[in-house]
Amino acid sequence: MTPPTPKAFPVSWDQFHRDARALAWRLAESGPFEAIVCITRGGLVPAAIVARELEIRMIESVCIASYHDYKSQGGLQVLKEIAPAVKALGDGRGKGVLVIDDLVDTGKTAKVVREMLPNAHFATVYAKPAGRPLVDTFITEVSQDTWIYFPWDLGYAFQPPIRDGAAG
Ligand SMILES: O=P(O)(O)OC[C@H]1O[C@H](OP(=O)(O)OP(=O)(O)O)[C@H](O)[C@@H]1O
Ligand code: HPA
Ligand SMILES: [Mg+2]
Repeated sequence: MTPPTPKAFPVSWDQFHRDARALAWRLAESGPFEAIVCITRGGLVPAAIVARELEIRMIESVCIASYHDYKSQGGLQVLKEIAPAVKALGDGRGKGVLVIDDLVDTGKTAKVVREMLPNAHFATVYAKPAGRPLVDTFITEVSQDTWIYFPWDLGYAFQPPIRDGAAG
């Protein structure tokens, strides 16, 4: 994605908690799940909320970095693979495993993790159209030209009045 994206979708902690809880409600119908694999770092927060709601205590991470600079996607790097013990659960291809990330955008990250666990259930809180086919469950779709601002990346700041030409 080339900055700046025309549309901004800022998410507060409160809204994120509600959306992640809504995801847990939806996932409760698709389980049971033996383990969660969260895609760091963005997947850590929704994974904690979903794990609490579904009482899942086996939590693994797959560490992937792709957006090195603000809003620009570089080469995708797998920094840490899924532990063999978690990969071996179910049918050994992800059956009964829940993969969680904060969002799917182009779908590149999801594609790499799907190759690791093809039968896992893939869930994100937010989805953009290009990545949507790669997720089994999500809560809110935003357009491809929208940038989602997560609460852990935000701080309180003065907002110029809309009439002064503040960007939307
Ligand atoms: O669908 P894609 O186009 O692949 O983009 C989605 C991924 O990008 C972001 O992670 P990022 O690599 O920025 O790292 P982070 O989670 O550590 O912030 C986000 O958390 C997703 O994992
Ligand atoms: O819209 C986004 N917001 C935050 N991080 C992201 N990583 C890919 N797309 C996004
Ligand atoms: Mg991420």
